[in-house]
Amino acid sequence: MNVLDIKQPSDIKVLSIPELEKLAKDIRSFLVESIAQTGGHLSSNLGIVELTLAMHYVFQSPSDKFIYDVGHQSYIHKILTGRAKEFSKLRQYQGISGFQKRKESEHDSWEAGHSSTALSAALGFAVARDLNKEDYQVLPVVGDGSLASGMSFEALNEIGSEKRKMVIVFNDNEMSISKNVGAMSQTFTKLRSSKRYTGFKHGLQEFLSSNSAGQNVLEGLRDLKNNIKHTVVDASFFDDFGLDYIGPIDGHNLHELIRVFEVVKKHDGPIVVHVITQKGKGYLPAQLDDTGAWHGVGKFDVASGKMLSTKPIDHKDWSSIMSDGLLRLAKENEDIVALTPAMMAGSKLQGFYETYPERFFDCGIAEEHAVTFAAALAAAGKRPFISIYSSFLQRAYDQMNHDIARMNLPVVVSVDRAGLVGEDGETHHGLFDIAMFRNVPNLVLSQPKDAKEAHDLLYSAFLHQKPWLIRIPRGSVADNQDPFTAIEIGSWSKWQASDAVDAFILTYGPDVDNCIQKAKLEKLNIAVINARFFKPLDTAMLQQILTSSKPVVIYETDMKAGGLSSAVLEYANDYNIDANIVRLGIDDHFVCHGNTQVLRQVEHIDLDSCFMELKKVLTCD
Ligand SMILES: Cc1ncc(C[n+]2csc(CCOP(=O)(O)OP(=O)(O)O)c2C)c(N)n1
Ligand SMILES: CC(=O)[C@@H](O)[C@H](O)COP(=O)(O)O
Ligand SMILES: [Mg+2]
Repeated sequence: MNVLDIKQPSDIKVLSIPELEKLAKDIRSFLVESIAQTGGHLSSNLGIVELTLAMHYVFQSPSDKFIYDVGHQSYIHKILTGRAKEFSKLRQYQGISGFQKRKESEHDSWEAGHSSTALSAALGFAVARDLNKEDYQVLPVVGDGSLASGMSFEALNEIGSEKRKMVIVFNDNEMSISKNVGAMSQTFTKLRSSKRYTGFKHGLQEFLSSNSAGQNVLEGLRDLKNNIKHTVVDASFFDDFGLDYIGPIDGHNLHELIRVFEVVKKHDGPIVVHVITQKGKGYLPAQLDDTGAWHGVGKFDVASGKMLSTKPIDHKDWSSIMSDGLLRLAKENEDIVALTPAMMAGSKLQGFYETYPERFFDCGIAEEHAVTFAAALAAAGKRPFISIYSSFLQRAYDQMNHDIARMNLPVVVSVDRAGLVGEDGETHHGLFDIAMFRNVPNLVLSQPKDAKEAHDLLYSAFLHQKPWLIRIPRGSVADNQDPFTAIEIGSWSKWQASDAVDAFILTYGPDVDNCIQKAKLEKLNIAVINARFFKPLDTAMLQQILTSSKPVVIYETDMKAGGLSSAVLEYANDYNIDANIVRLGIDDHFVCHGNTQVLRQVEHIDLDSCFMELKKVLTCD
């Protein structure tokens, strides 16, 4: 069967095991070839080809609900539900999403992007099913990284007492993005090395062959389980939650997977199927990687396994700029410690970990815990630096407010992937943090325009005893290794074409220099203000600008509501200033996936849109 010909899951139900095995191989080749052209989440998908095939072989989508945690590993589900032809536009504007999407297919009953929501969602579907007196299976697929996160535990706690029918597929590949961490990962290792299923498997075989007399499969299964219980592992972690458990099962053995799913599908109550898979399976560079480099990739050359970087030669990722600066500071200040909630690779903190392993903490997918942990480190006299992606920081709003800001603790937060992130789309754009934190007392909220300013803000943050957030976008910037210079809290900077300009652009981040360049190129008599602090504002400069009687274009690429322009309007209102203000920013909707430049155009927040608005106000003046 050709991968591109699959229209619906029933197409594969007629295949024999050897045919399914051949299809698994073809799907892997398809994934590698296709993701090499578009970029995407490669390793996690290569790891669950057989698992997804077996699930769709046994269960009935869309009536049975396939719920992928995070959703980055749902590509095979997409292929088996008729979307293979759309992979050439995977994650591109108006193409299919890299996650499950309800609008995309009736087979996507749930969507995510952030981790550890699948078990709560599964309980919601299971309870609604029972209340509606319906009969379908609920199938959350949760990885070992996501299972060790707080939300998953909260859900397990309730699932164990509600006892609703569901098959929890625990996809254990010993990896989060990079190597999985924490005590839970050790518990999983213990389970993985147990012989529970091997013992169970022999019993199962006998049981199934002697079951023609019509003995209830599930009762038999339970007896069998009770018989082997406690034989190898004292008590599985899942038993303690009141959940039935089968495993560990070889996640690349289709025959075994199908047999187990056939048995558990009518099981009454929640049962965990523990499946061992290998991340990156079938494509050697990904299979051998334990750093996370092949978890999410851009375009690459299949034959050599070389990533095709579009970064200019003198550029570095913003995350690397921050971690370089941190390393320079940490050398002089032994109190500096670094934290990440499971994003060591993305936050470029490997160097810090290798240099100061005892001062580095990978907290796992646990943003809430990581922020409070950092707060207490600061309360005890350390100088924590924590890097969190803007959209994942949404998880830790309360801890930022209640633990860090309220106690005014000196934690430096690198708010990574701030602004539009591109292909990951809705769930990952970092568009809300300015609005989220602008109204929280004690916080300093800043964003550098370039690498030099990133280092200087970082240096300044460690000079003060205050909680200080530094936003940095996805992507790269020209490197800079100049000595540090302190920046005064709340100070903006200004470039002006002349002493008497005709208008102002108020902006932040890399758009500051983009605007200056364009103004120079077009010989416009304007000033560009680098509003590098959202909180506190440079009220002296703002007062001057707003009372100059010249138009002010506020150009931001985050949510308009609650952002910089909101702050300026509040100031103008409070001080009774009647200024000519034009605002660019994202209106009240979620932004879809696609290339960042394309999204900027679609949202009318690209540089040309900014200058079009500017020229309109200049000609009106
Ligand atoms: C709240 C949140 N924090 C961090 C991430 C980033 N993230 C995406 S996938 C992933 C690893 C998940 O590991 P696991 O569940 O084991 O899945 P695998 O990729 O190994 O299949 C992480 C940390 C996220 N999506 N959501
Ligand atoms: C699925 C997920 O949440 C991560 O894999 C994310 O896609 C990483 O983003 P970056 O590529 O920006 O590190
Ligand atoms: Mg994993």
